Amino acid sequence: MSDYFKLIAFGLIALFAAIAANFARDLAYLVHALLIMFIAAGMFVWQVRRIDESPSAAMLAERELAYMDGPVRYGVIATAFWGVVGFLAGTYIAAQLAFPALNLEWGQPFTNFGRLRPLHTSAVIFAFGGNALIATSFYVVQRTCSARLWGGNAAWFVFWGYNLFIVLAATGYLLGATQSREYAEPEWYIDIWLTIVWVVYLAVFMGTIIKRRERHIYVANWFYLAFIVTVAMLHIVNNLAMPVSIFGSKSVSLFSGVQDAMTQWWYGHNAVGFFLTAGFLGMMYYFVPKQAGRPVYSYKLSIIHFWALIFLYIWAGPHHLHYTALPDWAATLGMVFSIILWMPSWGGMINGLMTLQGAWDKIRTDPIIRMFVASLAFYGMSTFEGPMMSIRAVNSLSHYTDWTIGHVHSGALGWNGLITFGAIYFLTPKLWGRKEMYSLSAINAHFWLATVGIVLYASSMWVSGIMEGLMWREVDANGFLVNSFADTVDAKFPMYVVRALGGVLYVAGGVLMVWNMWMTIREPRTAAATQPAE
Ligand code: HEM
Ligand code: HEM
Ligand SMILES: [Cu+2]
Repeated sequence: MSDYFKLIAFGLIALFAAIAANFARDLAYLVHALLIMFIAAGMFVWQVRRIDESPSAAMLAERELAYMDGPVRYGVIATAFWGVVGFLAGTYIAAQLAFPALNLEWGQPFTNFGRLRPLHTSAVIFAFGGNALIATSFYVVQRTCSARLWGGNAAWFVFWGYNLFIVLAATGYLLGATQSREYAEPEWYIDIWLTIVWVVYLAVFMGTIIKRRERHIYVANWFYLAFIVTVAMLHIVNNLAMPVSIFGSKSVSLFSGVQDAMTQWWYGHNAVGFFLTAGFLGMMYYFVPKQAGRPVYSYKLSIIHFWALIFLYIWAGPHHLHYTALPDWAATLGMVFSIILWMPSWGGMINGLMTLQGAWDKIRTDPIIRMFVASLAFYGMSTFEGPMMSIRAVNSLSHYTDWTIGHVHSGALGWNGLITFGAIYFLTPKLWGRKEMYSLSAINAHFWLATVGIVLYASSMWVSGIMEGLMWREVDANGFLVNSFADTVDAKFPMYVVRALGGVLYVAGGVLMVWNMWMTIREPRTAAATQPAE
């Protein structure tokens, strides 16, 4: 019965997409309508071929006993794939800033910095980070709840639906469709699609927790759940908009002026807080103790810093709007909450690091542990730097400069990147029934390539950021500005080259990881390690 329902749905979607393509008012909309039409038509054919082939009740009952790792395996591969794509895009735009000729005259408008930059940010945050979070959350929630993912094939829908969202977003940017809200650039129909996917994600995750066979809900799941619920709220409110036409990609935000700016940075800051922090802390709370073979240092600390973190993050957004039309009291509020935020952030770092108590020697012998430790160190560093930058006086120097870019990437490359690489190296052998990764020395080399890459990136941006901040404010005895804007751009050239070099090292590490994964998965199954038991 449900097979026929699906057939009707795919047929209708293909039909409506064809109509939408016919009336399309702009290129991005047209390409997306055709893409959806072909995908729905393909799904229709696929569904016709397997109609009435539903598995028997006995097969279903047997399946219910095992963990569902298919979407996790696909998710791990997607993470690595999008990671390399996003790092390449980052390295390319870094090179563009040093050598503007790389905007490529013949490739306009598709290859300019303005279109490739959101491609980079979305590829690394949502495609690389998002796939990592979805895959690890599905893995972790099953193990810590002793239950199979809830909702049958819904987890597959989440994986494919989310990756379709990414393809729509990325192609949209290249074709010029954007609503110009940072980290929320996709236009209205893509936002609606993501909302549907995200609600199903929440249902799968919650459903699994509800049917759990462990009494306690392990702390990693708290963080994942906070991430899923809060991102749903942020996404919906920040994207409230009215399409200009149902057959076009353009939409107009429901907010305007300073309210619009505040909504955007309430979203933007909490994308950092809940996507890049809470979700990744969920990862930390499972994989660090597992790899170290030690229990979490303090369960009490994890509960205290969880509630403090989610309560404080939500208020800190105004630190992105110092010295703007935003009322002073609101900016002060954001600043105060940002400074207090330092404590629960370091609570998480300390809990992660101290989990290694009694196993510190592993830093020397186990490159995966080393990645986790370095990741936590960068987390600690960027969450010290952030509160400092939120202080008005500091922000008056750092704002608009490369200092912000350096801060972003010590968090992104150091914390998010390294912890994800560690999790991938942990999961790959387990998911494909291998004893361990193909090459341990390749993991070691990856660690050093990534770490040196980050150091080059962050230090060059500190130098260039503070330099340009100081140059902008330099005045002569008569109170006239000493430097023109072009002078500062010129002075930053060497630092931009160093940053791009850091990017090259970081990408090289990513490629090495993909090779290592490939060799591990390809390797014939060893007798000792059969199906992943745990
Ligand atoms: C090979 C590694 C990478 C390189 C070379 C790189 C390079 C860049 C460059 C050149 C920009 C534009 C800066 C500007 O407008 O002045 C940028 C922006 C950004 N990147 Fe990356 N990136 C890399 C990896 C990552 C990763 C892994 C993440 C996140 C997980 C990330 C997140 C961001 C964000 C959020 C921005 C916007 C920053 C802002 O507007 O303040 N990047 N990146
Ligand atoms: C206690 C924690 C943190 C605080 C209080 C904080 C504070 C800040 C401040 C004050 C800015 C500069 C705003 C401006 O001048 O425009 C900023 C920018 C940024 N931070 Fe943080 N930060 C924290 C942690 C992190 C972490 C861990 C990450 C990444 C994983 C991160 C990612 C970003 C990004 C992407 C931006 C740039 C936003 C943009 O302008 O596009 N932050 N943060
Ligand atoms: Cu912020």
